[in-house]
Amino acid sequence: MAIIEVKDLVKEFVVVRKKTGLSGALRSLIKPEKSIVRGVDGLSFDIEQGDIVGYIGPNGAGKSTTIKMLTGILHPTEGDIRVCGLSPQKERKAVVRQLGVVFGQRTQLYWDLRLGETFELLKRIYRIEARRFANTMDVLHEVLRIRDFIDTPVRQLSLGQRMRGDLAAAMIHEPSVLFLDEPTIGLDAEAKHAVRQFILTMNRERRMTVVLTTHDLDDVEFLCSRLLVVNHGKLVEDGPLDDIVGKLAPHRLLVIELDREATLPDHDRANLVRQEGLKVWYRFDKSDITASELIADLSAKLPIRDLSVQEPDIEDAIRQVYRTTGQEAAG
Ligand SMILES: Nc1ncnc2c1ncn2[C@@H]1O[C@H](COP(=O)(O)OP(=O)(O)OP(=O)(O)O)[C@@H](O)[C@H]1O
Repeated sequence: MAIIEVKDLVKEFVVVRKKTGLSGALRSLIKPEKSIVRGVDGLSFDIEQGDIVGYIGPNGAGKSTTIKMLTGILHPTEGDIRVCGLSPQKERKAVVRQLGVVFGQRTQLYWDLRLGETFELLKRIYRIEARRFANTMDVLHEVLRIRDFIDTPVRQLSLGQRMRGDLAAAMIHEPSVLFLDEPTIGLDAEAKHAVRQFILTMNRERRMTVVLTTHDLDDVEFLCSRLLVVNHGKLVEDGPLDDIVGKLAPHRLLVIELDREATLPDHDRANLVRQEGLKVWYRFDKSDITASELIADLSAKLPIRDLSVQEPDIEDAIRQVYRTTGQEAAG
C-alpha cells in the first residue's frame, strides 16, 4: 500500500483585488471584489514507502500548498489525502506523529533555547522513552555532527548548523515520512553535502519516505529516485529524472577530434551538426543508436584522435518542462 495517497486534490484561495487610489480603496472596503486562485488544480499521485521523491516546479506552481495540505496545515477545497492511511485533516494528531517537516526558509527550533534544550523539549512533547531518545540522539550526532554546537543557543547558530539542528529536531520522534521544503537553500557546498548525506542515510537505514521540494537540481540528481513535476497546480511529469530528461532532450552529441583533415561521412542515424577545424559534432538520439555503435561506425571511416559524448543539460531540460507546460496550462 502507498504511504501517501493523493486523489483529485484541489485548493482554492479567495483573494481580494485591491483597487488603486483613495476612492478605489474605499470601494474595496465597502464592496470588496473577490476572485478565486487555484493553487492546486486536480492533483493525483501515490508515493510508496521508502521512496525519495522530488516535488519540483517553478515559482507559484503549487508545491508549498500541496505540502501544507499533506501535513494538515491547510484544508483541501476538494479531493482526498491519506498519509500512512490517515487523513491529515481529520486525524491530525496521529498523522503528525508519523511526520517530520523541515522548511529551509524558516526554523522550527526555539530561538531562545540551546539546541540540546530544544531536543529535550521535543522528547517531552512526543513522550519519547529515555533509552530510545538516547539511541536516536547517538545516530543523529553521528550523521549530523551536532555535538559541537548542542549547547549553543539557536539564535547564535550559523545557517548550516541551524539546518542540521532542524533536521535532527524533525527526526527525534522517528517519523516514517519526512517532508523537506528547500532544505539546502542558502547553504555552502559542504553543508549541502551534509544535508544530502543525512537524507540518504535516513532513507537507507530506516526506510524513511522523503518528499523533497527544491529548486536545486543537484539535490534532485543526488537524491531522488522519482520526480513529480507540477506547474499551475497540475501534475505535468511523473517518473525518474533520466526518463523525463530523455523524453524532453533525447539527443546526445558525439564530439570528435580528428588527427588530420578527412571527408566527413553521413550517417543514417546521426547528424553532422557542427565543424570547427579538426573538431566535429554528430548529434544522435539514444533510442536510435548507442554511443558505442556510432563510435564504431565512424572510427572505421575517420582518423579519430579523441572523442567524448555530451549528455543533455538537466537544467535546460527541466526549464523546458516548466516553459512548455506553463504555456499549455495558461493557453
Ligand atoms: N494564502 C494564499 N492566498 C492566496 N493565494 C495563495 C496563497 N497561498 C498560495 N497562493 C497562490 O497559490 C499558488 C501556488 O502557490 P505555492 O506557494 O503553493 O507555490 P510554490 O510552488 O510553493 O512556489 P515557490 O516555488 O515560489 O515557493 C500561487 O499562485 C500563489 O499565489
